[in-house]
Amino acid sequence: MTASTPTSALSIRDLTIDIGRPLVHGISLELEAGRIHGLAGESGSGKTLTALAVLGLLPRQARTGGSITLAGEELVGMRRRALNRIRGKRIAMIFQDPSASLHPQLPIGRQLTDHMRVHLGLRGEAAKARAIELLETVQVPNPDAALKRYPHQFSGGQRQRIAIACALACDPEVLLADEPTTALDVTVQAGILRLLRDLATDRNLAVLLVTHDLGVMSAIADEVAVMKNGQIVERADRATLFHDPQHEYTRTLLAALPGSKLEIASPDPALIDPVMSDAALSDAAVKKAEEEAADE
Ligand SMILES: Nc1ncnc2c1ncn2[C@@H]1O[C@H](COP(=O)(O)OP(=O)(O)OP(=O)(O)O)[C@@H](O)[C@H]1O
Repeated sequence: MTASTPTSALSIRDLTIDIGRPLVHGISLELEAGRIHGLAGESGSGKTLTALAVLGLLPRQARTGGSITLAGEELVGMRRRALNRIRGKRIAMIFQDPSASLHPQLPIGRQLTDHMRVHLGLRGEAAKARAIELLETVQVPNPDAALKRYPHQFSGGQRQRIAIACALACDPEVLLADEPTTALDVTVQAGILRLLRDLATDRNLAVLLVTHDLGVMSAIADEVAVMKNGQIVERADRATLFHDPQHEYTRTLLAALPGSKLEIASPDPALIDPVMSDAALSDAAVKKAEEEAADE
């Protein structure tokens, strides 16, 4: 067994998951602070199960083997109460559908401050000030007013930004992002990817980005592991994986992408046009786009 790298925030070693049958077969990943680690592979390859295992959120009948350590502390087999103190505080997760992390009937402000009260003991004006600061960080316009609004009053891209704000509420070391842009249209995707990139760098956050979309990986992942049938078949830094894939399965995934491999492999996130990000869209523009979409 190899020793963890000195900067390793989260270390997954020989992880196995069995839910009635073996589904993940001994995978290992090292997540480092400030870096985005992509976990790619087609549907059913075991990406989501891996992320859920980190949070101890697998179904009750699941059997998990191997080791997952957070700054050296073992999470596999940890008691539920101890895990609850880590979940949402030191390790947070966002999902494809931001509604999965947002309560539809509670204003945004309440959802943000609830996290802080439970995990940080922060209340009142201090919690509100931090909630506003978080909404500013994720670039939700008019944060003060946004605190009083409900999830359905925001566009899909803004809802995902709010879900990210909730995830950041307790300043986690690790962020698990499971298909965070899959449900969003391309221009909105770009803004969310840029935000994740900035958060990883600015907050020294270790990000596990789970997606089947290698186009998304090529925009922001520092390194990529490719999963197939519960195993990692290839891992490499972004440029190497996209320019010189070694495994046949990776080549097949790349060949399935629209456009040429080299175009997609551009390593410069600045190529994402900031003007097209959802943060740059005014409230009115978002509303108009939503009305048009509703009319379709
Ligand atoms: N609760 C469960 N019980 C039994 N099998 C499950 C359960 N959850 C997932 N699986 C199976 O585990 C395998 C891996 O699922 P997983 O959700 O991790 O795939 P994935 O790579 O994330 O794909 P997707 O993007 O479609 O979610 C699949 O074959 C799936 O059917």
